[in-house]
Amino acid sequence: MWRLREWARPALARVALGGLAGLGASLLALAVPQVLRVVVNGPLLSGGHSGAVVLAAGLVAALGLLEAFFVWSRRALIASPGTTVEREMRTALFAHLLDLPMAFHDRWAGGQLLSRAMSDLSIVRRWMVFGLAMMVVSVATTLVGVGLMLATSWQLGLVYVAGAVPVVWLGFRFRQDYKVVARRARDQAGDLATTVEESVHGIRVLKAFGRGDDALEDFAQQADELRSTEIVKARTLSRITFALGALPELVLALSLGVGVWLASAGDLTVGDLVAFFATAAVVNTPVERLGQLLAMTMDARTAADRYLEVMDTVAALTDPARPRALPEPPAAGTRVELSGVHLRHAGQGAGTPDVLDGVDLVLEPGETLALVGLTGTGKSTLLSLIPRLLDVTDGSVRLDGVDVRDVGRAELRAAVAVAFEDPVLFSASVRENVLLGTPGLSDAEAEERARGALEVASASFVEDLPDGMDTVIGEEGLSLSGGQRQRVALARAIAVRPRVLVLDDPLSALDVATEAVVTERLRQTLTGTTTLVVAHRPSTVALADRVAVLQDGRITAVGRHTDLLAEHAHYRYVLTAMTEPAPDSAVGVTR
Ligand SMILES: Nc1ncnc2c1ncn2[C@@H]1O[C@H](COP(=O)(O)OP(=O)(O)OP(=O)(O)O)[C@@H](O)[C@H]1O
Repeated sequence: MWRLREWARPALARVALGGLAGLGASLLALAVPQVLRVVVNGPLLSGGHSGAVVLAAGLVAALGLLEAFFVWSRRALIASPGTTVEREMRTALFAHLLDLPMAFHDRWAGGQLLSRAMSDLSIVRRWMVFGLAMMVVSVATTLVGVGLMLATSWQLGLVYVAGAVPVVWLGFRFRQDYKVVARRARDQAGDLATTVEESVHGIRVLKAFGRGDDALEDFAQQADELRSTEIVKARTLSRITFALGALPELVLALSLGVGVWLASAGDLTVGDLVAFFATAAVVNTPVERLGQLLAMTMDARTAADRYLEVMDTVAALTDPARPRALPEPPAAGTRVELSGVHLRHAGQGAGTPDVLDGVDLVLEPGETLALVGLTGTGKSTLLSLIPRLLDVTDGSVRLDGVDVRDVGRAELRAAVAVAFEDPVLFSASVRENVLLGTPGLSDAEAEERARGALEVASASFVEDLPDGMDTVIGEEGLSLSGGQRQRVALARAIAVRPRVLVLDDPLSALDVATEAVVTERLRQTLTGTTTLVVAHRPSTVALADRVAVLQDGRITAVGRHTDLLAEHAHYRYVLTAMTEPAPDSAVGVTR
């Protein structure tokens, strides 16, 4: 938890001041018994000067008021920096999540990340605002109080200190038990969030297959497991709370016996006895609170562990130490060159060959190259290498002679735009979605850029939306059809005016006639843009100047569609395997 100081630094001064205020309040509470001691030993036992008693009562009241002021100051000082730290940590986590490679997001469930970003950080904040300061104050109050008790009567003090031995042992045991169950509870909460997230996301599938009841049953079972863990947690806490509540009382009872005996033997004044018990009453509160504070600290520690697990994941895909700039875009377009490219996914089974097993491919400046291959051969994987969503495990990908790993990611991704088959649109207006990759444009430029891109993508349906380009789409807005979403996503890639356009079968949801229109417009607009497009149906191949065949992790043929059709058996086989077969009609389309 010491590592949290990295984010807590701006708040440390106020947290420390708040802790001091808390400490001040506790010390004032401890001063009251000392006043009592003086009053009892002095005016009360010596026949009573009422003026002195009134003075002492006034002093106790003043101490009480001052204590209340310190308690208020503690809360006022710590509340706001706690939320600042929470915001800093949350923003740092989000920034890190955006930076982490795709392989990380393939491995981690959304709900686990969500619960870390939301509830884990709230737990850390609550600890920082309350738990940390109270822990320090409680320990300090106990130490000072026990010191005062020992000073008042060393014999009674020793009896009290002997009671600390089982408390320490219990605290240690509690820490061990609670740590395990606290972690289990947080992980189960993350799993539950994942189930909610996946079910809401896949609600159509669940409904279509009539699996709502099963989903509910699974959810209820998970919720029940979490509840059981929370109950174990509460039981563990209640055991120590009971012990920490009962033990000091037992010790006090014992001290009372010893105290009365000492007083009757004349070894202790009544004033000292009163002061001792009044101090013990003050000290008992932090001791009783210790269980809650330990639990809070363990919860915060678990939350911090879970947070740091993500923050400690190193983003393997980073910017080079000294990024190279891409050369000015040649008039004819950018040359893309993949040489000896190997790629192995982190999750791939041992003994399996690399998904890409020595790919050599050149996209000439300004050309459109279609990539075909049987399903699962690695076409999407190959595409991901150009904007560096993945890094090659061997070989290189070069744009105009510069290795993509030597270019800053921001520059690279401004040069390479991607449209995926499964387009993700954000809860924002059509305009904002289309302009996602083009920040910093003036209003007029942005308007022109968005309209132009939507036109090329044949997305005229946008004009008919209730608010045109300002219509909010995505999860919180209007639902678009699959083909409409694909066209908005395509417009988003076009709006970037990239040097290289990478299209992962982005027109698959369109009918052939609309695809032909979009294809034709792309052809006219994309002069000078080098394009790599994954084709899953013969009509998409029509977009291309040349076709490359990916087979067993390598490019086995590159050429014009008609030539390949005549010469390459595997190409013919791939075309026939496509959902809309008829290689003959594909010839027609290409012509
Ligand atoms: N993150 C990953 N971890 C492990 N294996 C992966 C990962 N991503 C993809 N693969 C595997 O790599 C292979 C190639 O996948 P890829 O998506 O590139 O194929 P594709 O040719 O685009 O398929 P399709 O035509 O069906 O879209 C597949 O066998 C897939 O299971």
